[in-house]
Order: sequence, then C-alpha cells, then structure tokens
Amino acid sequence: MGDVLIKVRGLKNQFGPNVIHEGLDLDIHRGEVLGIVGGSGTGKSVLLRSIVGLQKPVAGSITVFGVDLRTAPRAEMARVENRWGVMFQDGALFSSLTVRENVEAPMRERTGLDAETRRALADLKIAMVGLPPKARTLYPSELSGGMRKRAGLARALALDPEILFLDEPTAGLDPIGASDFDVLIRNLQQSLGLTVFLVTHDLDTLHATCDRIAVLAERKVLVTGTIRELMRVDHPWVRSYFHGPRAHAAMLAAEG
Ligand SMILES: Nc1ncnc2c1ncn2[C@@H]1O[C@H](COP(=O)(O)OP(=O)(O)OP(=O)(O)O)[C@@H](O)[C@H]1O
Repeated sequence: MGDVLIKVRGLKNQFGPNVIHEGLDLDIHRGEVLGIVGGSGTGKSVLLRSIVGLQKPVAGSITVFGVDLRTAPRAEMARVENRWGVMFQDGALFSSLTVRENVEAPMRERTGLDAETRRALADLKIAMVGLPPKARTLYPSELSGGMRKRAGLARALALDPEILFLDEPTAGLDPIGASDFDVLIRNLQQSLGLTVFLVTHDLDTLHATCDRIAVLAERKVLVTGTIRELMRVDHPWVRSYFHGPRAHAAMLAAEG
C-alpha cells in the first residue's frame, strides 16, 4: 500500500449529549479508493466533514499530507485544501452560476489563473466527467440529477486534487446511471492517480470502485479490509450488510 495520506487518531465528535465518534482511528493510503460504510447515522458524513475541516472535532487529531489540521497555520491549511476536492451528496452547486462558472469557482477563489485559462480548464474538467459541451452554459436547475452529480464532480476536480472526497456519489441515481458513475470514478481515479475517500451505501459501488472498505459502527472504525475480508467478520451489522440479499446480488453482478 502507498504511504498514509490521511491519518485520523482518537477522533471524537459529539452534538450535545449525542456522541457520534469516540476513539476513531483511520488511515487512508495514497492511491487507494477507500469506501466508508455504516448504518444510517453512524457518522459517515460527519467523518468526511471533520477531515475537510467543516466539522470541528471535540478531540483527536487529523493529519493530511503530514500536516496536523488542528495546529496548521491558515496559509498551510489553504495549501492542503488546494490538494483535495470534495463532492457533496447533492452536488452543492451554486444555483445562480452555470456549470462552467461553478467549475471555475474554486480556481477563481484559490488561484491567480486568468479568465481564459480558467475557462479552458473548466471546459476540460466538464468533458472529463462525461458532460456534453452544451452543459457548460446550463444552470444546475436545468440539469438532470445525474448531470448535477457530474457537474459536482467536475468542480471537485477543478484544482487537480490528489485526494477526492465523495459523499454518496450514486445516491438518487437509477441503477444504470449509478453504474456509469462507478465506472467514471474508477477511470478518473486510475488515470489521474487519485486517492479517494468514498462514503456510500451502495454495495455495487463498493464492488466496482473500492480497494478497501472501512466500517463505521459503535462510534469508531470497527474494521477495515477488502469485501472478502469483511465477509468473514463476525459482527451483526457487518454480517447483515455483507451477507444480505442485496450483498449477494451485488457480488453476483460484480463477478459478472
Ligand atoms: N450539525 C449537526 N448538529 C447536530 N447533529 C448532527 C449534525 N450533523 C450530524 N449530526 C448527527 O450526527 C449523526 C451522524 O450524522 P451523519 O450525517 O454523519 O450520518 P451518516 O452515517 O452519514 O448517515 P446517513 O447514512 O443516514 O447519511 C446523526 O445522528 C446526525 O443527526
């Protein structure tokens, strides 16, 4: 496995009396696609948000590219942020901007690129995620759910990130759209050498895209491993998830 790009140690998150994570440890290695699974409300999104700095943990440390995010000065933090891209569940696009303007937004905010270069790079990213040229000038409300997700992915790729965070990328897509998106993620990951942190419920996505899976349960990362390794884990949630009828169908589909 590659070197550790993200190291989480002793993470604790709590909202009022509700402790979401406690003593959570996780390593993410360079070049892997790590799937994060767990029951509803186990804190998959909160974990993602903690790593990208949108949620301040109560305790613990998060190190990305060797930089401790708790103590990093603002400028160093900005340099780290420029090396990752985040695609949120609903795409989180700016509704008043076109697709191209959405993809240009991180470049406008974080680089000194001139308008012409920004536009050319944005159009490249839009093509990379499989959107047609006509999508460049459309507004999010004019896009289908699948196109919005692709636009969100193009924006996450705007700064040529090394790490890509994806929060339930296939949620809400029909099975064909979801499987196309799985292939897109895998192809981009391989051609761009990305490290991917992928929150999902989708067993087909796990099979199609993930090298390794981390299971959130009991407020921590209960176990990590390949699907085959996790199938041997004797824990009620892990068993029901990896041995249920949907898991069986996903396994058969993956074995094709
Ligand atoms: N800002 C917040 N304030 C209070 N509670 C929150 C906040 N954000 C998340 N939570 C709570 O933290 C818990 C974990 O939420 P999170 O969205 O991370 O779960 P999840 O594992 O991603 O769930 P799902 O699979 O349903 O999307 C939930 O109980 C949620 O209500």
